[in-house]
Amino acid sequence: MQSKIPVTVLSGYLGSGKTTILNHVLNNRQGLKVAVIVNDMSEINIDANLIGKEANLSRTEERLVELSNGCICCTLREDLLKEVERLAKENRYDYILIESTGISEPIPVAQTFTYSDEENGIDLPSLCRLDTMVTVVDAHRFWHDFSSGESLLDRKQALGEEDTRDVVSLLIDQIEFCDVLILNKCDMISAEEADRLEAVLRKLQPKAKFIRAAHGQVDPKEILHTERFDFEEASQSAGWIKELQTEHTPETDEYGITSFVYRRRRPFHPERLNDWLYQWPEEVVRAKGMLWLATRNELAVQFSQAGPSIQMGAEGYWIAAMPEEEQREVLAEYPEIQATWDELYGDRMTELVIIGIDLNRSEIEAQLDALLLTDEEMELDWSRFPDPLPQEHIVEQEMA
Ligand SMILES: Nc1nc2c(ncn2[C@@H]2O[C@H](COP(=O)(O)OP(=O)(O)OP(=O)(O)O)[C@@H](O)[C@H]2O)c(=O)[nH]1
Repeated sequence: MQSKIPVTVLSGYLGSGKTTILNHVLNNRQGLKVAVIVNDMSEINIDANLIGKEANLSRTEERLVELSNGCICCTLREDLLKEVERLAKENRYDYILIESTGISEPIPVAQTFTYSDEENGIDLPSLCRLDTMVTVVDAHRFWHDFSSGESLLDRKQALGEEDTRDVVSLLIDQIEFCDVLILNKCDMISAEEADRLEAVLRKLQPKAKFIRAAHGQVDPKEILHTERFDFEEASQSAGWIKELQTEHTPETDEYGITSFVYRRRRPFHPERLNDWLYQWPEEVVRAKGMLWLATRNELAVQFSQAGPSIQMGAEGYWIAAMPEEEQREVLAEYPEIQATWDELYGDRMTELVIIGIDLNRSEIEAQLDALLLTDEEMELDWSRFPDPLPQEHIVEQEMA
């Protein structure tokens, strides 16, 4: 039986240089029989001469899929599944290289290769092996896109009216889930700017291998047969997760990039929190975690900020809000939760990772502390506090 065919996926925002890199890699593939799948609705500009007999070029279409939690997610699942299955079964190729569209999120793509699809009866994990997830970042445009505050709809790049994703959230999703990060177009910025950008991105993505490139010139060895991909590891690779999991060590970063975890066992006053979000400190690049809101004492609120974009949504019920029997079951299954269980409030707490440049930690902590309920407010009926924060489960909120 033939061994599983390795797959590399290239992600990266529109125009970051994916096609240029793909062409370069195909040009230098040294006899490797590569099947290329371009998941793109735009014109294909892969060099036709590079395809020839030894390779194959297929196209799949981007799809919008509504997930059960109401989140609109952009995925290439179904088409991709069928195409990869077909190519793998042909037994003619040594490698599959996929260029996903600039607006696709990498996690659903990686899931396509990690789990068999019962609905379609396709078992990709038995046919191929996801070798490397590559994210290409346009080093020249990064800060512009990061701070633009624009959505894909604003840029007419969305998949439909329901696709309300922000450009910056997409960039961050792509950066936080990859094995190799290519900082492309380094010819357009100074070495110092590249050093600083790389330092920030390394904080957001500490696990990936970083490669700097100009004109898409990347050694094929860096993205083919690296064997770097592991779904569990990639899911835990984001800088904010690492910060939560590890003991904090003081930074000695020459660019002033630091991070800390804000942990409190006292709920936020929703109105004060809402007001503060409009004065979000500019030096915070990324914040992510869970909030405890006084008016939503049952639900853990997920919080995610990147640049000017802030998103909040219900993560799920606090274990302490579940019926007693369910609580016992969950705690038996996850005994580690017991370790931080509070006698009065159970697992309720705020745990927020904050990553930024030249952060004034004590100042930010003092500002956040002032948003928590005071001793007097703790004694009142919390459900009666005004709560102007978005009520829907998943809300995207552009703050000023
Ligand atoms: N100066 C410079 N230009 C580059 C570099 N890489 C790509 N380009 C140019 O940037 C533009 C976009 O590059 P593509 O390779 O088409 O980018 P892409 O990510 O495939 O774009 P989409 O398919 O639209 O998502 C093209 O005009 C390239 O010639 C680079 O490293 N430096």
